[in-house]
Amino acid sequence: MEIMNEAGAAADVDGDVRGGEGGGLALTVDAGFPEPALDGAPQRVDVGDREVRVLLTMRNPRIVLFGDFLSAEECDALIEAARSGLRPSTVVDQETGNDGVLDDVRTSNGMFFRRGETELVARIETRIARLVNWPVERGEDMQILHYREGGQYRPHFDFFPPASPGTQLVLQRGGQRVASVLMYLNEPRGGGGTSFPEIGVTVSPQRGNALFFSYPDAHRDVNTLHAGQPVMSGEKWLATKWLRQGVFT
Ligand SMILES: O=C(O)CCC(=O)C(=O)O
Ligand SMILES: [Fe+2]
Repeated sequence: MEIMNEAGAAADVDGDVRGGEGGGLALTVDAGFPEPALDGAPQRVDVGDREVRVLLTMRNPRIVLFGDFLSAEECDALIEAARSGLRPSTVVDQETGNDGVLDDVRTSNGMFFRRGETELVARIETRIARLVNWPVERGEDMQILHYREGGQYRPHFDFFPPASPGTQLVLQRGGQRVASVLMYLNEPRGGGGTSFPEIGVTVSPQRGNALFFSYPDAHRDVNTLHAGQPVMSGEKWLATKWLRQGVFT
């Protein structure tokens, strides 16, 4: 993949965690961050197998909404492939860094596809890599979420809280998260938008659209606080791809 090699070569330092002085851990921080190529304010971005539409861009925080990112068939196929693997969603414990912790901050069912697990997952991962110029290897496994009526994901940040003791552990698998790509796989009849309460923005969950937002400086960022608003009617299916500073292992 040309673009991935380019991005990988441009960023020759991976976000690996090394033992630092005093037994602490120092993170090698990559200078670059994921960003779509939107110079010239194009209406569409060619991602190789598809033309993705640019629906909205925001500078700070960096948010870009894309249309036609997934076809209806791809959305349906992802949902069907995920259905049998769904389990109650968990969060990362900020004290210990353990994932798999149940919490009512997230009332949804979810599952993960390993990177490249199916041809479809691999195709979508490649598309994301081209769209936001970030190598596939720096993406986490793909999460599929299913919210029933009333289901929600309360306001949170996607990056790991810099000061929390548990963060050191999760950083060992590719460094800090630097961006998120949320893909809407269906349309709830009501509710279920993705809101950014600090900036008063809500994104309507429309099938096939993809919401990109980045947070290159987790220490300062407050504006990417976001939530999956309660589904008021119907159900909601979402695929999430979190991107790391370095190679996710
Ligand atoms: O359901 C949503 O719209 C938000 C999901 C989310 O924040 C996440 O998966 O990190
Ligand atoms: Fe999130």
